[in-house]
Amino acid sequence: MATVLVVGGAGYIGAHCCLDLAGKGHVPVVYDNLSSGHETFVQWGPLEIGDLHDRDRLRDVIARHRPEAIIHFAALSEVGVSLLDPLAFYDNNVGGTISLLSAATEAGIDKLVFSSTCATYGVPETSPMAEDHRQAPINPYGHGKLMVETILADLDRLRGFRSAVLRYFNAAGADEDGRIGEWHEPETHAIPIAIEAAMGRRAGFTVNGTDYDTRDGTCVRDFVHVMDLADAHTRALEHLLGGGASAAVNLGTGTGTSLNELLAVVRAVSGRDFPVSFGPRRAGDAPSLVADNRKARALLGWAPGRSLEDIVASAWRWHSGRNAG
Ligand SMILES: NC(=O)c1ccc[n+]([C@@H]2O[C@H](COP(=O)([O-])OP(=O)(O)OC[C@H]3O[C@@H](n4cnc5c(N)ncnc54)[C@H](O)[C@@H]3O)[C@@H](O)[C@H]2O)c1
Ligand SMILES: O=c1ccn([C@@H]2O[C@H](COP(=O)(O)OP(=O)(O)O[C@H]3O[C@H](CO)[C@H](O)[C@H](O)[C@H]3O)[C@@H](O)[C@H]2O)c(=O)[nH]1
Repeated sequence: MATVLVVGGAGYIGAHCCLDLAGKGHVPVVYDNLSSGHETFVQWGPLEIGDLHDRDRLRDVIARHRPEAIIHFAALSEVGVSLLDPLAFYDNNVGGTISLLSAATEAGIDKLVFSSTCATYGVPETSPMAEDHRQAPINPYGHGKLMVETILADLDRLRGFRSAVLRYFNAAGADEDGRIGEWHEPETHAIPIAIEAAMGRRAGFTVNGTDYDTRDGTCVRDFVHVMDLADAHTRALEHLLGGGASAAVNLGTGTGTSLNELLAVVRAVSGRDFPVSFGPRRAGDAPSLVADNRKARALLGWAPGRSLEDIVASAWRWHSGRNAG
């Protein structure tokens, strides 16, 4: 049982991870500036409000809670925005992470689980992609995440600082009990937008691009349930706590879903139809991102247990609850 500093733990994936950690006996201490996170999502341990760049505040929080390890989710995460304001992304995601790593190493913490992304691969040369796929990001968001991966590799080599780099594919879905879910403002992600369209809260869904070299011309993504992702984080933490070596692993299901296929599942699960229009490509989008997840299965004993239908059903439940509230 460990006390863990969960940086960015008031956000979507971080909060689901706290739920999983607490269920397995760990104590998640959330550190978050609430820039995109929600105070109401912090339900499984204390909340310390603070920014990645505030090294004094980080030192103080670490000294008081004495975490054994850190799980680091805090970042700006919209690919499209990273093309409009790259400096803000590098400042928060790279500069902020350097600040966090400095405070951690000063305090003697030498274990970290990091939220990386399939966006570090860029356009796939093979599909599915394994961890040794060439990393050539096509947007500043992916470049910044790869820079942090490089820093972590150097820290391992030069300082014995161990890390688990988790390259998520598309996180989706929600806590099955409906307590927390995907809540970004503004929302840009495909599944919550499709659900809001099915609920009649949006005029409809616009598919970004129909001329990709994929089976139906729309982008293909590997949607992985956020509670399966959360389980993988706890496993990665326990791997490091148990003396395991640094590793980078993909977290995805291994199954690609095109946007047209996704919309069909949303219609089937919700029992509702909604208007769909077809627009131009969104800048920075890779055509197809599908994980080869064999390494996560072998190293962490992880297996994503939930289907796309489970993802959509849990997301539907969360969005219905928000409506009721
Ligand atoms: N959502 C996905 O599909 C996906 C895919 C791949 C990788 N990721 C990565 O996973 C992580 C979590 O993503 P999410 O969807 O939960 O995003 P989110 O925006 O919901 O959560 C990010 C959290 O970090 C906090 N934060 C941001 N900057 C901070 C700072 N400077 N100081 C303190 N706190 C700060 C925010 O307030 C928020 O609570 C991110 O690093 C993201 O890049 C997400
Ligand atoms: O209204 C919409 C919303 C999205 N899409 C499309 O749906 C696909 C998935 O888009 P999301 O925004 O849901 O997810 P991304 O694949 O862009 O982003 C996810 O994967 C990225 C890596 O590429 C980052 O890691 C990011 O943090 C994470 O949310 C993309 O082709 C996007 O253009 C639409 O067609 N219409």
